[in-house]
Amino acid sequence: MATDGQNPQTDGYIKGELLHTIFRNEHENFSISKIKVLDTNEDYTNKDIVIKGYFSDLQETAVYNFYGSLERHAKFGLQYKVTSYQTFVPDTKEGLIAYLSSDMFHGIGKKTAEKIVDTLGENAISKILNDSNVLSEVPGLKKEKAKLLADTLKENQGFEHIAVYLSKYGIGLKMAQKIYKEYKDEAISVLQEDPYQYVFDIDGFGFQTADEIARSNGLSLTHPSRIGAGCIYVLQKNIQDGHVFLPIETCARQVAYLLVHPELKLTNDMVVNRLEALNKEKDVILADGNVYLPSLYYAEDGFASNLKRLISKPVEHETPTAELMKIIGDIEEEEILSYGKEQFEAIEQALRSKLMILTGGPGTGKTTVVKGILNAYAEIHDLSSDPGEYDSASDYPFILTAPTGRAAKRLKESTGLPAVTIHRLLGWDGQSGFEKNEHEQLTGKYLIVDEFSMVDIWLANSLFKAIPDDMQVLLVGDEDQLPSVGPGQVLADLLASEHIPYISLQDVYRQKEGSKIIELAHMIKQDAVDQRALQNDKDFSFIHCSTHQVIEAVTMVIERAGTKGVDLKNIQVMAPMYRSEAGITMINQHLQTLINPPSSSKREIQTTDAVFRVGDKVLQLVNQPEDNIYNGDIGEVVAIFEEDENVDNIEQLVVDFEGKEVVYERKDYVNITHAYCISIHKSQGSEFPIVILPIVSAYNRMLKKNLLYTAITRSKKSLIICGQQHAFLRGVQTLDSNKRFTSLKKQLHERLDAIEESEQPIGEEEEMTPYDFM
Ligand SMILES: Nc1ncnc2c1ncn2[C@@H]1O[C@H](COP(=O)(O)OP(=O)(O)OP(=O)(O)O)[C@@H](O)[C@H]1O
Repeated sequence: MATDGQNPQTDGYIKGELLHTIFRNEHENFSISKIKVLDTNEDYTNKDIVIKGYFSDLQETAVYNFYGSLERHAKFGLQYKVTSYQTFVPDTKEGLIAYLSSDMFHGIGKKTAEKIVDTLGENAISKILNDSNVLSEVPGLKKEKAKLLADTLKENQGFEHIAVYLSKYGIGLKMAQKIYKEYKDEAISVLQEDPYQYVFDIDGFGFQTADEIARSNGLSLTHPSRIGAGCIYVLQKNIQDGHVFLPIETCARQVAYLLVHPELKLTNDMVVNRLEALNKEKDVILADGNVYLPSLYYAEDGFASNLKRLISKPVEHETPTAELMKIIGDIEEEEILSYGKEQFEAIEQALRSKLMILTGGPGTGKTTVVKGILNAYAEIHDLSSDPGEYDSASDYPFILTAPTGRAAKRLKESTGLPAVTIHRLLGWDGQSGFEKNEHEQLTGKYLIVDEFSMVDIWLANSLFKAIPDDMQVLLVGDEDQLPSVGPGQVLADLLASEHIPYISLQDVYRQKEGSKIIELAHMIKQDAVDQRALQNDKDFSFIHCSTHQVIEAVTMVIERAGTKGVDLKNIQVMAPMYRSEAGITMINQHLQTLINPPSSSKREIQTTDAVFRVGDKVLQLVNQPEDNIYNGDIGEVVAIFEEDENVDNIEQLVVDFEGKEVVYERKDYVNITHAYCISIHKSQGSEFPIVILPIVSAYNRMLKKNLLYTAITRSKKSLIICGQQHAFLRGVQTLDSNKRFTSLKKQLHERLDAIEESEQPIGEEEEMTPYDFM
């Protein structure tokens, strides 16, 4: 219950009247407001102060007790960072009457307020909060008014009460919001009965916090919920390594390790028993000796089912071989090229298949084939591939999409056709769902998904749900690149299943134009790199340097490029890891000073670990589909506004992502970092004219074949490796031994084996292709 006293769990408080709210993010319940200081035990003497934190709803003119700490903002001086708060409820009769008859409670005038206080006494508020039926004792108070009063009180005080309670366990307001959203008034009783329930229900709630609360509540170390929460936590953690499931034994071992305690002897059997109980409750799914979180099990299951649904349907229009050959031949004439054998097969196969995969390293002609497929499809179906000839975008029969903004942009540039991100295509609703799904599917005839190796099982499932039965699909990717950041390895599993037709383009066309970069990429693929392969060429240099010379070497290359008139925007430095004296963080610091030094004419702001300055090159670290920017997008800081310079009255940093301006507030700064040097993982799906790639033994544990392959294939015109040849050669020979646990391949076999056996046409000439007749 709210009181006028200091929260015993925190050191400081400020009692204040809310003057006005400067900024509010409804989605996160984050706000910044100005208050009039009425009382405080903090070392603060001014009349008012800006407070910031996660509040459910603060009312102007209402009085609150804010608990938290003073924080000095670089530009705006002292602010109060609130960790919990409560509406100040007076405890004198007069104060209470004034409070209940205030604007906060509609329909309660002074007289009614007096009656309430006379009947229920000076602790009327806590009585109502405990049991709103007490209001029936108030003479003449109508039921509806009583209900409205009780509801308003609950709404205003429910969250605060819970937030104060949670703060004593170090749970901040942001997490408290999530908890309140899930349990409402039950939040405290859930925590008291079983804090581990939070691990199950609240995204991001750590096992250790639940464990500490449970210890202080005296819950036993072998409490079933403790082991259960341990299981959920372990499974959630493993998603970060890309696993879709864990073998039960592996999970049991990891859980036993997590729950280790001198007074506890936890056997694997105890964990397995618990997993079985969780399975009954559908909190986990046990299948074939493996354990899954339900969202992943159903994503794999849903994806496999939709894939089966799709490929079980026939292709709408089967074109006779001779006609198809003529159409492809005509396209060759138009494009003035002659498709290679594999390329020809790829076009033919793609037109005949409901779903096909096209893979191939750089310069093998994937884009050339995609264009061939689209043109041939248009010809067969008597359609135009020119979007300008359709009344609306939804009438256009071709859909081109990719998982990131940069990859979609590249696809658009290389094909000359509209292309969007998968999130945009499906209509991300800004929260957790897509507008396009099994109920409202995509419209169009032919779908091309580029950079499919980056698509995780969740996104693959969402995409395939939305594909209608009559659509044909081409998945394009490079199987030698890094797998998706999210769980699964969808492209690799589809290829390994051997159920989906695929063509892997091997012949390199761009190499014929004399590209050492492409030659090196293909040598990596074929495990054929040796020291000779690293000799300098016109588009490739290897600058020898040690770990502590990396920054000097990178700086030298950039300075030289600058003096030769190269636009520095065309250069991208990328490295495998953030830490180390040659890591991304250090390189960024040096390059910022080199490329965009401080100047009195450029505004800058200091964040916890960096300075952002107008002109800085920055990298987006998370997907922000609502702004149409994605993890890996690169932009430039174009403006910094101070609090009093914009209508929102808040400091803002504006980043231009190739023509799209996105405004960041201080709480969003964690979503960007400097991009003078970016991680190889973040470079996936992007290409740059010139890549500078430091590779030294200090990165050893990161240096794997697929990482280095991904890195070097990002460069279009020129690649400069700075470092140690032995580190590079060792890296390209090291396979990524971190096998991802996924069961998509098996799911596909279960569903598709039966279809294939029953549908194999008699006497099919497997080896024969139209190309053989040419
Ligand atoms: N059959 C062919 N005959 C002649 N040139 C070709 C042929 N196929 C592709 N090319 C040329 O090879 C180059 C690379 O082709 P394309 O861009 O289609 O490959 P890609 O696999 O998409 O490459 P990347 O993955 O590097 O973007 C282009 O200049 C293209 O015109």
